[in-house]
Amino acid sequence: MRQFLRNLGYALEGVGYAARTQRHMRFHLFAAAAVIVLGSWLGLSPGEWIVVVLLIAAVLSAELINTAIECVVDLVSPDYHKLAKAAKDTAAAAVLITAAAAVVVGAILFIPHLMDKLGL
Ligand SMILES: Nc1ncnc2c1ncn2[C@@H]1O[C@H](COP(=O)(O)OP(=O)(O)OP(=O)(O)O)[C@@H](O)[C@H]1O
Repeated sequence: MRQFLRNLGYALEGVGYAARTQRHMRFHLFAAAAVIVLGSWLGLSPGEWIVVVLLIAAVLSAELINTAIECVVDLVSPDYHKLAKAAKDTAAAAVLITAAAAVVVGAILFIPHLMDKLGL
């Protein structure tokens, strides 16, 4: 149990590090909070909440892995190297693809609810 709590603490330190140092992570956290508030207001179904939670987890995880890769690249290759560039660019692409998918799926889920709510 103590080991589990220690590991949880390290994981939370990782989230804190990413939130402190990565502007994109702060944006993703803010967007996740906004989506949760909007979803509560719109009264999403349990199935829709499952999709929303999985998408939020996917985007935040992608950003955390991207941050980890940036840290390792900066540690081992502070000078320009084409492999360092490839590592950072592909990690950033993973975040981009995940976030783009979240926006598309979010629009498919939320737009009909919003139209209903606004009587359109
Ligand atoms: N050591 C390096 N060698 C080659 N290219 C690099 C290196 N470091 C960064 N780059 C290039 O610069 C881009 C931006 O890198 P940077 O480390 O500033 O990341 P970032 O995506 O802007 O994240 P952050 O917001 O944390 O600065 C990378 O995607 C990569 O193309």
